[in-house]
Amino acid sequence: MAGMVKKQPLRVLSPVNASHDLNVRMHKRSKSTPLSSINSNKLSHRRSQQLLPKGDSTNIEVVVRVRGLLEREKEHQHECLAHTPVDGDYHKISLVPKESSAQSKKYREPKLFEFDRCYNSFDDTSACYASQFNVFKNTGEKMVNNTLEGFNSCILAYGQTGSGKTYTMMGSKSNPGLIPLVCKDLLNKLNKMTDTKHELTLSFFEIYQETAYDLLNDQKNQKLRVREGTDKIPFLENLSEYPIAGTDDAQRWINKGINHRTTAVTNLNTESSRSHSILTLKLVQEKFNPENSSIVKLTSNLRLVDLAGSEKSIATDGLDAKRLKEGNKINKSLTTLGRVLTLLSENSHSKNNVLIPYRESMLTWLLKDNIGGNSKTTMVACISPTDFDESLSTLRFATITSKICNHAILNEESQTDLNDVIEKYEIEKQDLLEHIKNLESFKSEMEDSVANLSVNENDFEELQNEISEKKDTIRKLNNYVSWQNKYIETISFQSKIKEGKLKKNFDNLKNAQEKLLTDYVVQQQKNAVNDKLENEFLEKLTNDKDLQFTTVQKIDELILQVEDLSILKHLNNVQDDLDEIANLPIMSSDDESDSDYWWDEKDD
Ligand SMILES: Nc1ncnc2c1ncn2[C@@H]1O[C@H](COP(=O)(O)OP(=O)(O)OP(=O)(O)O)[C@@H](O)[C@H]1O
Repeated sequence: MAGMVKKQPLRVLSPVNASHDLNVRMHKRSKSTPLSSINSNKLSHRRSQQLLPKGDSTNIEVVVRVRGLLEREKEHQHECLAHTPVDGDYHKISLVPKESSAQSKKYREPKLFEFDRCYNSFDDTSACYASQFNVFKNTGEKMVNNTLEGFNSCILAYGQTGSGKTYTMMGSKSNPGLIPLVCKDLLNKLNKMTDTKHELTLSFFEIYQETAYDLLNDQKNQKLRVREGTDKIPFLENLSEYPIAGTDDAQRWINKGINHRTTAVTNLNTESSRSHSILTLKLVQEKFNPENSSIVKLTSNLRLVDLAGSEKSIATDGLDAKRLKEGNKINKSLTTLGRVLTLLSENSHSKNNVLIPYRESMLTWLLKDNIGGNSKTTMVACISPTDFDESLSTLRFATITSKICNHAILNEESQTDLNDVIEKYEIEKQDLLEHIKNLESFKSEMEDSVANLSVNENDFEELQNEISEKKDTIRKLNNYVSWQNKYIETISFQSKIKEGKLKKNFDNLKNAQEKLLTDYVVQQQKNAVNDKLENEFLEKLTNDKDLQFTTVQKIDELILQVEDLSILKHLNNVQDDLDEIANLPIMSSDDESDSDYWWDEKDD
């Protein structure tokens, strides 16, 4: 995929390793070492990598956020059991058990806790109320600044399912959470840094049932393997990293990751995250220090972690086997996290360092540096205002975490060899010149294209004329076809009429012929009688001279009468007519002579 970079080991550029960091037991919070105060190394003509174990030992910061009441909790008038002080002391929070559920006096007593900050998001009139933006301002922005200074940083959202972890980390479109606000702030600040060359990349993965998946890979089911580099820092092999140039880029990849994340409906949350998700912003910055002509390279990771919610088995009642199995796996990895954090906090207070079982779960293995090493880490402990037991357990977990001391080091590499610096800038200059050359040839190509465009204008006009001609031809052809249809209709109608007429004539003539034939037969019979009479008469005539004389006279008269008779003549005429009909030609479209009509129309 274009722009994709395969993830390299999360390399810490300082030789100070995690075990060394763990020996540092400082529980007092101290300010980060500002970048400007880093000692410049003496100019050297030999390439050297100045590895500066400068750092900052700080406890993991813990902030608590009590989420707002949900609609269904308001409807059922659930009591709010978490309280922040009315005087606005944002370090304190108390949990008060429900009166009805209290069994002993001791149990009924409010539980008081103190943390770095306690946000209340259920009562906007409270002095400790915090909107999404306030949470970013007080917690997220600090992490952006750490990252820019060259420190690894991490924000970790922990809490029971449905307590507001995803809301705090991701938020909604109208109320963006820490992840989008942090990305935006980091990009804004980077854009203003004109003296720094930087590269920001983003990766996003989830751990579902102890297996890591790349959330930015379309082949989502591809399992990722954890590897360790020579520096013993675990990383995911083949995890994709994408360069981020602006907020649109960041938003696009984040949305893609969210869509790939495993969620499900549970009893406590309609869209419960069933996996731990880890988004990493990796920043590499290079600055030129004119004082000693060195290049300072800073590498830092900002990790934003949304853990899957812990679940009581009672809250999973009625769920199917898959949800229960998921819940068990989630609880198991969170239990390992709890054990690792407890051991880390004990190590922070004791001289004997216990071996930390990071590898017992993929989550603790991959978060090794963030929870017990080179990172400035904040845990946001999310609690529901209505669930005393779960909130109490979360706050106890948060208390243990707050005792862990991390030693974040400045991930700085200094290149002070002047020749190397010159060589590096020379290479960059050559690259830029090459780029300019490419741009110039592109520009001249574009100019040619523009020139071609004007030449092509005529072609374009011709093409348009051709198209309109073609359109006209199509219109004419359509007319032609519709005329043909009409023509066929008309001639078939006419032929039907003609056929009808001819049939009628034929019938009439047939009747006439039959009648004439009948008349003819009758006449023949009459003729036969006449012949007989004539013979008898002739016999008599032969013997009778007077009769001969009168008969000759009568025959003459009769001949004259027969000649007058037109019956035979008429019969002959009828026969001629019938012959003529039988010989009539069959009609075809060619017989019609009105073709001029549609042709005129076609030419129209
Ligand atoms: N600060 C808040 N103010 C108002 N509503 C909130 C707040 N935090 C969370 N919510 C609401 O509470 C519900 C649960 O929140 P969310 O999904 O963030 O919990 P979660 O802890 O991530 O749960 P899971 O572990 O199951 O994923 C959501 O409907 C969310 O909108």
